[in-house]
Amino acid sequence: GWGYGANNGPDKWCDNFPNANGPRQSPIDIVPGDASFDGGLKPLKLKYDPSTCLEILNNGHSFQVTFVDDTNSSTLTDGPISGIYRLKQFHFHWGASDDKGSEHTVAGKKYPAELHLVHWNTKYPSFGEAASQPDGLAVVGVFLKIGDENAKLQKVIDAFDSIRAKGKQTSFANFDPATLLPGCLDYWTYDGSLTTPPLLESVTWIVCKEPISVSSAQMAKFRSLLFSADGEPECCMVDNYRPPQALKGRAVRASFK
Ligand SMILES: NS(=O)(=O)c1cccc(NC(=O)NCCCCO)c1
Ligand SMILES: [Zn+2]
Repeated sequence: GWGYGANNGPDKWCDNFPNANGPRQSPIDIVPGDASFDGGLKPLKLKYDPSTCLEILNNGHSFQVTFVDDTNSSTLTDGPISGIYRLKQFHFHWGASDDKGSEHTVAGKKYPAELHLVHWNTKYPSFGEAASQPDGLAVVGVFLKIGDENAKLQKVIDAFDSIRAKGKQTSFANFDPATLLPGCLDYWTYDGSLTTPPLLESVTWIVCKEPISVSSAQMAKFRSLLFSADGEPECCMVDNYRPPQALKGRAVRASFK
């Protein structure tokens, strides 16, 4: 199956996933000077209920924290979107070293990691249905930069021993994903795609300008996770990011001046 190695990585995805060369692929390099301020963009409205937090799992590509999404308890509204989008999961992408790891870049700058909060449009019956629609998903991206230890993130990191290998999962309750958001919610937004196969072109991307902090020691813990399952040769989960894709004429709008 697809992955991030030399033989199954991003440069090979087009062999099985034709979307890879589509007109609205993600991630992209965000060039602040080329983004146009849009005064019509609303502030992001994120309403998260920690009691909807369900479990944390290693899916062999990243780890994700999944939420109960059968009610509008945890939602994203306003911002560049219309209607109500429900939180399904959040996950991260990171590098083998602190000089790379994010999927989006900012004028060529790579951050050590990037958080994705994945929401689906409730005009569709489920995440799966929404994921195949051009306005089906909205993903909030948050960059991580090396600095002080992030105490909120540590709660997620403390669960890593239980999900070290592919396919492992464990219950994870009462976590508030809002604690992972930066203080300022200024953002860039553009029409894009899933950054992993099947690379569906269904994502309204909302990338926060302000990063959150993570310590180098905490990043080292991310790199202790494995792409491999129990019983397989151990393969460290690192460099699970897709590089920036062609803009193909798309506009990137800024919610801030
Ligand atoms: N990385 S991302 O564009 O935020 C994103 C968000 C939601 C789903 C996905 N990708 C997938 O679900 N791919 C299907 C298989 C993934 C491993 O289970 C990527
Ligand atoms: Zn992602």
